[in-house]
Amino acid sequence: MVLMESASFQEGELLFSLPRSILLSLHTSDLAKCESLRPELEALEGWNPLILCMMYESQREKSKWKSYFDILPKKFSTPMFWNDDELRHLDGTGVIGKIGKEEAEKAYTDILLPIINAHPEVFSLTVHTVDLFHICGSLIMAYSFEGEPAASTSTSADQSDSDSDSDSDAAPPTVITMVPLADMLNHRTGHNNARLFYEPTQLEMRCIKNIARGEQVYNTYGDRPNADLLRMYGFVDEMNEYDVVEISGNVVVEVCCKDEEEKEQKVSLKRIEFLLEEDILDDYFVLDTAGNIPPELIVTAKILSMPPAEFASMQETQRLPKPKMTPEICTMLLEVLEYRLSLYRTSLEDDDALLAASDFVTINCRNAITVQLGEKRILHTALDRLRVWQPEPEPMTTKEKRSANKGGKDAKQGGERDEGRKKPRVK
Ligand SMILES: C[S@@+](CC[C@H](N)C(=O)[O-])C[C@H]1O[C@@H](n2cnc3c(N)ncnc32)[C@H](O)[C@@H]1O
Repeated sequence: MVLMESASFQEGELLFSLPRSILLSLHTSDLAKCESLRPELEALEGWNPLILCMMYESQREKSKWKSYFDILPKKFSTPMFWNDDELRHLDGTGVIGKIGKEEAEKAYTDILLPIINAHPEVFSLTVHTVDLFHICGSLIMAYSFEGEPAASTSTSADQSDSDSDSDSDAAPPTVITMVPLADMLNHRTGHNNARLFYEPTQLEMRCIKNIARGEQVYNTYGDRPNADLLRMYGFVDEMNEYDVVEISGNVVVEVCCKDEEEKEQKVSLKRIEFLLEEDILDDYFVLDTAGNIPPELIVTAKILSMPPAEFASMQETQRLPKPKMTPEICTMLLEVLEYRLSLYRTSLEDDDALLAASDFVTINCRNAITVQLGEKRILHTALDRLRVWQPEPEPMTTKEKRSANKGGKDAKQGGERDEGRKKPRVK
């Protein structure tokens, strides 16, 4: 939505309001009025009740939301719908392994299909199919809002948003709802300027920043990396300051324990168990765009590589090593990051070249390459930082300080303070 005719909008100004009667949720769908089905519908959890209501309403000629469903998309660009060729472009990224198509289909088969089967008065196996289930699930993912029905403020579903000063932390249980019209606003990372407010009789889309004439109105999904934007909503931001790269715990263990003999592998298993118990080793370690190494990753590398006696004493004292970089850990982490980089099929240069040849690349592949580029840039930043990393100089001893105060000759002779200290004192 772009403001064209109107003058600019001021922060707090109303863009549009919507009567509550147009909201589509478990509470408003006609499916909930079907007495025979109510107990099963009420027993469903998560998104399942709304998915079932949408599967029902979207296929009814008489549905109050027919014209709404007519204009909602039926095709999506999320990886859930990609072919194998397109999916290959996601190898190595944080998207692979989280698409969740099989899990979703299992929920359809195990939970919804028995209800669909049992109620031919409202459902048909040929209409309310797994494909329709995927369409409705995707619509909820990208178009729904999550709001507390009678509260004065709300945050949108996955559109709950740290761009706006969301107070969702303290919010009571929320209801997932389809909100026609409010869902036409697009996302742009870091540019949220509108938000949906729940009032007793209507919902109001208001500016949360001044918006100039010609500017786009955004209601965003929050500060998410491109891997999440692509996986959940099917698009990416060109440059995304919230990009991350995930390094799986398995990769770290694999690299740090690679030289171990079979006998020693039992030792590293003990350490892995310890790290998991202490909540240090996670499924993933996450690096941000600055390429900062998470302290937990340093501690993990230290524990995996420490001599057995040191490990035993650490377990006894329950004192974990400090997350302070050392030359040995720096070398190990360089190896971890280089190995992580090798998990992609292409290099950063290959990706740049592929994007430049844009005529040969589909939009899905472009999006996958953009995700890869964001992650690889972080890995290269972190690698560059590790390559130039130097241990901080040790603080001067009292003797050295005294000597430095006398004229600093001794300290200067050594060049680096560290070296100077090791040299015999010149008399
Ligand atoms: C809530 S809808 C926004 C309305 C959408 N423009 C429409 O007319 O249907 C969210 C969907 O819009 C698209 N979208 C939103 N922001 C986008 C962006 N910055 N770039 C590309 N597509 C975007 C994506 O397909 C996303 O799943």
